[in-house]
Amino acid sequence: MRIDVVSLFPEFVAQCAGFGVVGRAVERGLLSIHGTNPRDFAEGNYRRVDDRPFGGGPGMVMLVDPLRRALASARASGDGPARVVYLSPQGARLDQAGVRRLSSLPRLVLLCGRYEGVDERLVRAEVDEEVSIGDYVLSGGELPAAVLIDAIARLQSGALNDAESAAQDSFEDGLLDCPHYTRPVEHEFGAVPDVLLSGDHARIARWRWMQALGRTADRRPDLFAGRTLSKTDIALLREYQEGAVA
Ligand SMILES: Nc1nonc1C(=O)NCC1CCCCC1
Repeated sequence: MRIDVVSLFPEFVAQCAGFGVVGRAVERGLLSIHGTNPRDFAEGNYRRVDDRPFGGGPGMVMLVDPLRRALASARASGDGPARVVYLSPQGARLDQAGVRRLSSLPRLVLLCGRYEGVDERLVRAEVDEEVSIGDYVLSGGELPAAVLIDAIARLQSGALNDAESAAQDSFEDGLLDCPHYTRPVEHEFGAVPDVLLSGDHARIARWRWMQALGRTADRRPDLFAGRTLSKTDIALLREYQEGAVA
């Protein structure tokens, strides 16, 4: 998968490609990440990429044409069509299903805004979808782009080792993750649940699923919307809520 990032700070996003799962996906040729700077496509002595907003108000707005030319250059740098995603608080909220959908595409171009935003005419003419990573305002789209790249990289086949893919699975089913423990067994902060020391894999899997259901019910009941719980799920949830000791 090829991802082009259009950003005034392309080196920022490139840095994220150098570590961990993303870095490994790039090393393994599962993912390539390329930066394009709209300033390289700006005209005039000052190579302007922004200007004052019509209608007044604070801040600056990114100009259409440098972005348009940068997007055209990014598209032309790879093979085949590319979906253009603009990271902004006005976008559809990103979730794992959305990450799965975007990770299945051969190419993406991520548009990272700065200042007060991008001239709406560019958004309407060039952007296929706006995506938000959450209801808060950052200084630019680069961190959201890095978040999306990380989530996409994890879904590239071959990017994760067994342990990491297990962690991925725990979120893939749309529930919150179960709690995790490691050495020591006894600690002043508490002990490891006996079930995890039992060696009984079926019992451990049952406990972990119960914990995922229970924590989701406690912390993010909204994740159950549109989901039909099986009779087993309902029984496990009741067991969790009755404070069952594993
Ligand atoms: N939240 C977000 N989710 O995705 N992007 C977000 C963001 O806060 N982006 C910064 C803004 C800053 C002004 C220009 C447009 C991007």
